[in-house]
Amino acid sequence: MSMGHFTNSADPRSGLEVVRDWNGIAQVVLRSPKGHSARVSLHGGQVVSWKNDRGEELLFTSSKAVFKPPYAMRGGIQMCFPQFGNSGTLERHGFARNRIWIIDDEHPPTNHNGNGSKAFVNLLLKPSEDDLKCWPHCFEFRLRVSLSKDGDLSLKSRIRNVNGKPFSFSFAYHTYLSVSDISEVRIEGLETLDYLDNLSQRERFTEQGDAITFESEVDRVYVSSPNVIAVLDHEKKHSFVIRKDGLPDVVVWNPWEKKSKTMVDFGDEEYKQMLCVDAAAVERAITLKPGEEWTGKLELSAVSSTNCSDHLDHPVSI
Ligand SMILES: O=P(O)(O)OC[C@H]1O[C@@H](O)[C@H](O)[C@@H](O)[C@@H]1O
Repeated sequence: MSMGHFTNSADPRSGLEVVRDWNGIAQVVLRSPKGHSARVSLHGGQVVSWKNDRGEELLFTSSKAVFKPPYAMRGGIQMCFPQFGNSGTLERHGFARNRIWIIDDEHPPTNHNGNGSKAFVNLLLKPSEDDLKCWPHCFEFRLRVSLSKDGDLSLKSRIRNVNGKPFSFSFAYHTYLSVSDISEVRIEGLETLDYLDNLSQRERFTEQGDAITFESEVDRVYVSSPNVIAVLDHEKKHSFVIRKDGLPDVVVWNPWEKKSKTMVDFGDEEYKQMLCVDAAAVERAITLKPGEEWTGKLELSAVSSTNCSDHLDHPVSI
């Protein structure tokens, strides 16, 4: 699907490769020396693409995604802050994903310098006057998106309270993984955990199965989960290893057929090709006192399915 880029240039200040979408909004391109790439939009600080060294897209983007501010397009990795879902008074999943971020000049971005270091970009979001009217808390949200020389993608968020009073927020890296067929995919690392079921008024259940598999709509918050989980995809040659830090919960979502038909920005049958696995802090809000900073990190690797066990602290059955 075309993303409608119409220019491709180097940003004069940073030397970073920048493309512009249909709306003229900049997207920073990160590249590894081995041919992996990622693209980060200033709209929402959203990672809109992550490709392996064969040029295959690893994140899902709906064929009916709407690329029109102020709303986040359906796909990639969205930044949900300061609210996840409809749990508060703000717009769904908070406003950060719908705002224009800036490149953080204090911490200049770099691309690969040829000696194998990471390519990264630093973004910054501060509340506008309008944001302060609906959420009266001054913050600085710094996001570093990095691509390692082996193609691992990492997102590090630092949120600082620059307010005179404490504030609380929830958070998620709302991550649309591209999968071959949702019915053939399973998640390892969440078994035996408690989850809140968003499809049953957040009732609490305990996961019983050996691994999580999919045969109908799923919308769950797995609470206090381990920091490494794996999404195994039999048909694709790779699986995903998800590492998180500072984020206790994992949200798992697939709308399945009926729900996806009600979503205008979702293609027919496309629910089969996506799975959202979000590293999140949802069950309990994070509270920051004045001057305090919170850090939350997500790291994604696409690994050969047979090597998946090497990345977990327990063996996985392929
Ligand atoms: O349509 P949105 O606002 O992008 O949200 C998509 C989904 O995001 C998931 O993370 C939520 O758990 C679901 O409840 C929600 O439907």
